[in-house]
Amino acid sequence: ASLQATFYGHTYENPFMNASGVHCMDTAELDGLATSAAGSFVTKSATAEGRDGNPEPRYVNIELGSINSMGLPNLGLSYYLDDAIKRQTAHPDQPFFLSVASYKGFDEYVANMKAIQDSAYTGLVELNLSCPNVPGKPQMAYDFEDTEKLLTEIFSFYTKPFGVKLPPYFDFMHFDKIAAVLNQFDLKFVNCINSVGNGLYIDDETDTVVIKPKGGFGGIGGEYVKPTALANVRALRQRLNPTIDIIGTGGILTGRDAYEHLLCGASMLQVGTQLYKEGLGVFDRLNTELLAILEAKGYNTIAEFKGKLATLD
Ligand SMILES: O=C(O)c1[nH]c(=O)[nH]c(=O)c1Cl
Repeated sequence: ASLQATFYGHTYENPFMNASGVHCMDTAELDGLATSAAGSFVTKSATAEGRDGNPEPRYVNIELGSINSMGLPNLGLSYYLDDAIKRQTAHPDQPFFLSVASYKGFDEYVANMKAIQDSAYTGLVELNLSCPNVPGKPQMAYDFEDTEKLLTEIFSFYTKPFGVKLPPYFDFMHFDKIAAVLNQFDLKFVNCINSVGNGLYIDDETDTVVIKPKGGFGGIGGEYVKPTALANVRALRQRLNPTIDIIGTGGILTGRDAYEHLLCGASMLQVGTQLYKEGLGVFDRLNTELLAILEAKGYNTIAEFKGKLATLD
């Protein structure tokens, strides 16, 4: 059996990648991903200017996952663009994803995409509409009108391939509304989900929160979020034009979790919390475990079961 994954015209050795934010802050970490068993990788979400981010502690691993309120620390868009251009020149056969966000909101999103459009970078961009951790800044993707306005503005000048990173939604009306917005545009993919925003974890010895920013509120990742992640992958797959691929992110600890995301319709798979906890070896283990599942079920390729979740009707 083969774990080959086709995504926007390229065949990756396997569907696994890091989730933006984990192991992707600088060139050294990206080189680590590029030489790991991951099929591809994505950079830390960039803002126009470099940012220190929120005060520490701001990321904590907990038994069933992680909580973070990093606050968009990054080296600035020009750093990642320079790295990306060098990388696409040195390894044209190994496409990757450049993640871009915004600290200041709508106008910075537009300016950042203009900078990428005007640059020599020709690869995929993951437009992060779902950072939950910038105090005072609402998540773009929870404002359906603003999201539509932003994508309309971007598509008026942007000609390179990109997709969007979405937060989790928890209501069928919201699945319908975000899909209705996204289906209007020539997006190459949608990545579901970002962390489940503004959770709270309490240390059982000190009766204290565990992260400093926002009084301890932070995005939740890991085992906690798999049911929500699977639901969002499935709901968006059912609603989006087939030309828009899905990246599944959230709660992937084992080959079985990866298999379930593929059953729901994901094409690529991102790993955040478990990569943080386990290191780059997580990709070797996930490939081995997922391959064993295909063999056990008699599948030769992912295409044979991708999106084929059964229901009880
Ligand atoms: O606090 C962060 O940097 C952060 N943390 C997240 O969990 N998701 C994001 O998209 C971002 Cl941008």
